[in-house]
Amino acid sequence: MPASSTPPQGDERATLQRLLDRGFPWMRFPAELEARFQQDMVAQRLQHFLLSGIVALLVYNGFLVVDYLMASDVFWLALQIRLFVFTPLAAAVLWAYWRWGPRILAWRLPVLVEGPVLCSGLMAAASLAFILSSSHTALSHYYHVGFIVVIIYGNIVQRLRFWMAVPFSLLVLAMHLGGIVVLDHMPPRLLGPIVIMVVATIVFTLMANYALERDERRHYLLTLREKALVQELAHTHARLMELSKVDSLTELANRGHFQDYLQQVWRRAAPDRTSLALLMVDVDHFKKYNDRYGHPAGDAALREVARVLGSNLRRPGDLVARYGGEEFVAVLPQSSPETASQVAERVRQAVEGLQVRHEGSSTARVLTVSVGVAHGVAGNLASPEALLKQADQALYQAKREGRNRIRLLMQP
Ligand SMILES: Nc1nc2c(ncn2[C@@H]2O[C@H](COP(=O)(O)OP(=O)(O)OP(=O)(O)O)[C@@H](O)[C@H]2O)c(=O)[nH]1
Repeated sequence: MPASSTPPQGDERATLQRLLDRGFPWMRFPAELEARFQQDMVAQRLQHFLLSGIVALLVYNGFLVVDYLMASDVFWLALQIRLFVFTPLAAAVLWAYWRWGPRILAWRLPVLVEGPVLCSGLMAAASLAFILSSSHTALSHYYHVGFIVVIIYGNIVQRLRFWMAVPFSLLVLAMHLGGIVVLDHMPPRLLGPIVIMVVATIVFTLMANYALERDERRHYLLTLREKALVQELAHTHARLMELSKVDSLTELANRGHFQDYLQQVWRRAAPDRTSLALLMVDVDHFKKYNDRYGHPAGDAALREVARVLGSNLRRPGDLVARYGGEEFVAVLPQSSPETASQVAERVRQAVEGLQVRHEGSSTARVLTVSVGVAHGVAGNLASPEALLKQADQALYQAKREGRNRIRLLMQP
């Protein structure tokens, strides 16, 4: 299947499975899928049409030998029809398709490929009917089996789509019968067997054509389903990767992801000795909050604090995470101590501004946070862990000095 086709989604996947389970006896998919199938196959069909067309043209002219042996009285007529009418026409069409194939494909109209196949088969049958109805040799009657070759060409070699192969076969049969009708001297004992042979060929080749197309369509469905499964797995994998980075309560990044990110920031900043800041944010007297208002209320309060942090640290490159329990952490790459302190103060005020009642707090009547700010230059400090330790010390200092405040510790 060509790479252009995009894997199916949702409902379409159910349609694929249904078609694979129940089949498609009428040799058609639902409209949208059918259009996509025809379009996806058009390049492959064009290539097949060109290769089979060249071989078929050689075989068609090879029948000059048969003309010579079985319809010798009209050999020159046959020669003219084959070499000067049919061949130049077919060769021109094949050349045009070979030359402008990509442009023809761009139109994405399957009829542009199926049409010439149908026409070439019908023209071959018409030329045969014409040659035979002009000949009066006794052997020309037997030559009517030549229609079998035309039917095989359309239904098996070119593998016309089934719903084109049926009218094609009927039209070739009509030409065959028409050719017989104009031959007033066809021996009756020959007529029946030849017609039966042609009809039997039509029936068998249509059965084979049906089976070939069914297998082609089934293969197409299986490929689409496989693509869909691969896409689904990739999507699930991406989703799991995302989830593995997120804290389920607050939907902020989790501690693991934060640590990976901090390492990355550090690696990028270290060669240029760029500065960065860390904020360590801890909810004040949170144990008492839980004790007084219950754990679910405590969870809701943590989500509110997380929201405040998320909305105050929006600069590209900033990352806020839940570090554990009621503790949050944020990294601010390329930040001065002043900026980091301003952000920390903004966060502190915003949490206080939420006015979440906290009767158990000895600091304020509402929920507050303490923030430790660490600032340093990547590369001067041994590791990002050293900066984290510094932020933790700053937080400890803020707590010790009465909570609901920020403290900054700079790299010595
Ligand atoms: N509701 C809720 N509580 C949590 C969660 N994680 C940790 N806690 C609680 O947070 C509280 C933290 O208590 P402490 O470490 O003593 O700190 P604190 O009471 O905030 O006191 P200070 O930090 O000194 O102001 C503990 O009671 C934990 O049970 C959580 O996910 N949800």
